Amino acid sequence: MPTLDEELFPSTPGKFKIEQRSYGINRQFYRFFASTSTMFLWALFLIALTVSYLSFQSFVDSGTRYLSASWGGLQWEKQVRTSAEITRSGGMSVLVTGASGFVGTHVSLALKRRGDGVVGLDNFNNYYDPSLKKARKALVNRHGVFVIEGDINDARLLDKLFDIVAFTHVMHLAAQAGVRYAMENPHSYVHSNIAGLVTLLEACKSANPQPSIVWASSSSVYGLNEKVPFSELDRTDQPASLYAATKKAGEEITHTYNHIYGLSITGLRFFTVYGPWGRPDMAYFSFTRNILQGKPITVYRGKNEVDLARDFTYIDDIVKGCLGSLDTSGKSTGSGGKKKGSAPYRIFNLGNTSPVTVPALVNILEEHLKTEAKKNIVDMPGNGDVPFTHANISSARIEFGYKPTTDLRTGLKKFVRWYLSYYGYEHGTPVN
Ligand SMILES: O=C(O)[C@H]1O[C@H](OP(=O)(O)OP(=O)(O)OC[C@H]2O[C@@H](n3ccc(=O)[nH]c3=O)[C@H](O)[C@@H]2O)[C@H](O)[C@@H](O)[C@H]1O
Repeated sequence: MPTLDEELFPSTPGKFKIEQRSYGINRQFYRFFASTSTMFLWALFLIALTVSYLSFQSFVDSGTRYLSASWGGLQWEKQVRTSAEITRSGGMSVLVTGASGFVGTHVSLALKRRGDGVVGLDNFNNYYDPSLKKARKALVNRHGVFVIEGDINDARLLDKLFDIVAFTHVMHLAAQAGVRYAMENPHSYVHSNIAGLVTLLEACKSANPQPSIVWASSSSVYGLNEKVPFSELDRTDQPASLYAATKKAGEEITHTYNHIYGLSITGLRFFTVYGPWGRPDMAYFSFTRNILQGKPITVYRGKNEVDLARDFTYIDDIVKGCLGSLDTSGKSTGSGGKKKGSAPYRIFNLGNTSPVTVPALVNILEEHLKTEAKKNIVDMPGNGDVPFTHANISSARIEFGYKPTTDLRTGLKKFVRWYLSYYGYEHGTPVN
């Protein structure tokens, strides 16, 4: 008597034939029946095999996802909750994306210091030295801010975070930064500044309660605008780089989420932010490194030999602008993905209002470092740079009292002091 397995999945057609013979069926009918049944059983066998393969694959997939995730578990959830705890009356709980970036680090520390709850999120990508990002993470961690290693494109992670904490605010600073790098790696800008932004907004729109969102746009949206100083009402439809185009797209995308879902949104156009714990890809940082190492620096020059200029803005002023924006952001009105009424949609320039030329920046660094730079002066390549930036900040001043107080000389002095200490220099010579 065959077992059920043997009946459904005969190991060889011969075996099947032998069993059929014992029933004494007509030979022709038997042949027809045998071949049809065999085909049927083989088909069954193949279907079963495919189904088991697919279930195994999905098991492996979910297993891999689970294993590779660096988040989850009771202990992890406890860390998230503790980090989000508010310790002042009327405080907020803020999810800070890009929390181990330059601005994210400073904003996280400032929020925590005044008693707000802060949970950080950062993907620690290698656009620039990830060890600097890890050092920033350790810094905020010492002050009670837990930074999760994860990407804003990870919708499951974002949903989980909103399940654990009813964030009142999101400070969205995660982005692919850098104007000129967009020619080298265009897709990283789409990944973070467009796709990641939409994934984050989707999570925010579905959260209950919906948080208010403040996020980093950029002075680069003014592109080829020639009207100075740049006002929020000026045209921003002539971006000069893909970076600028993705930030401009972010402004349009956030507007639709405000309009459809009642999310409160504030976009901040940062003007060339600099300071301690800054970004090594930026000019002031890489110039400092090269000057100290005796290497040449390349100084770009605009059309007709006109010097390039930037409205360099010190990090502490930017932090005040970020906190002021969070404090005045107003509430989102929707819940569970449904709009209940209109919510604020705002855009502000956060600049310094006094542009400085790039050669003047180099002179200040030379003075602070007591070393002369080896300068290569070259015409600005057509790689997305704009000739100058200059912010009109009256909207931010009126709305939340934004008033930058640090000039470039003072700010660079603080940056140089930090740089020498962080990289182990003493009087211009590395300690080790
Ligand atoms: O406000 C912004 O929204 C942006 O600010 C910053 O962009 P930029 O203003 O271009 O700053 P940065 O690279 O420091 O170049 C400064 C000046 O040095 C010149 N420059 C640069 C490099 C070099 O080797 N030589 C040189 O002359 C260069 O031509 C320029 O004139 C952020 O990087 C960007 O992420 C975004 O936040």
